[in-house]
Amino acid sequence: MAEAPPEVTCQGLARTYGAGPDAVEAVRPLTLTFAAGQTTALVGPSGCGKSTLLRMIAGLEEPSAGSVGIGGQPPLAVRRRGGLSVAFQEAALLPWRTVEGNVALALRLARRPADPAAVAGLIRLVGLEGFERRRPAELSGGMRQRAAIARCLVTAPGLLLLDEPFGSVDELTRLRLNLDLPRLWQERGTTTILVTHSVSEAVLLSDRVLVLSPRPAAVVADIPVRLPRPRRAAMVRETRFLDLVDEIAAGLSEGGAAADRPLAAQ
Ligand SMILES: Nc1ncnc2c1ncn2[C@@H]1O[C@H](COP(=O)(O)OP(=O)(O)OP(=O)(O)O)[C@@H](O)[C@H]1O
Repeated sequence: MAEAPPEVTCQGLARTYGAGPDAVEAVRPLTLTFAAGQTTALVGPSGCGKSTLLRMIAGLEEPSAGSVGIGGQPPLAVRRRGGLSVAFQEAALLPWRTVEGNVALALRLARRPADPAAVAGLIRLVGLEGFERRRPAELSGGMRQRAAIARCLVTAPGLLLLDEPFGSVDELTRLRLNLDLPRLWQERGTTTILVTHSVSEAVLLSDRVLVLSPRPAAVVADIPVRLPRPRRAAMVRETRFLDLVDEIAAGLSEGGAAADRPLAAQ
């Protein structure tokens, strides 16, 4: 059964790696709310702290300060009951399990009943029909990423966290996933937070785009995307789409100078 989408709150959330003169401030205290059922894209320069922020929301990284609330609950508790799913750049599939086995395992780990129809449906949706019984080593990087996305979605989590999930997927498949997957989130009303380096992908997928500054991550622009859904491939050529892309790109370039240095050097 699908979980109700939660509101996600970050209260004074910060993360510094290391200590003393070599300390690296990845995220400076951030207070943010992600509305229930909305898709928010995080864009920002490489190394600015996007993954760190996402990992703290997922409960995979301890904040140095502040807290995360997912429907008012701590991330770890939500993750343990399968209420949130995470897909990262490197698709961490179990190498000894088939595609089908990897997707089905997510249900077992969340203590949900087996659901072969849901597993088969998601494998079809991500375009891996015919590869159900293949193991990860027999798949391309992009296929592994798609299998990981199917695994994420099978528990119908209330919160979906995606870190460059389409990084190794070819352009055509990426566009198809960009159009098809949001329909699924939309039907279920999933709260989704995703990190992407592609500004047009951010616009195509999201209801809101947060532009982050160079490290330490701070929000420099908060841009609502009021394009109708479902989004269509032809939209990427429309003026209103291109205007949003320009606005985000301007936010990125106005974000300030790169700061990939230890704290002591700033
Ligand atoms: N485990 C760690 N130990 C020390 N420093 C870290 C660690 N993880 C990340 N950092 C540093 O924190 C900063 C932010 O990293 P993060 O991976 O969050 O950036 P990002 O915006 O996701 O980057 P990219 O877009 O390149 O994936 C970087 O300077 C990185 O070197």
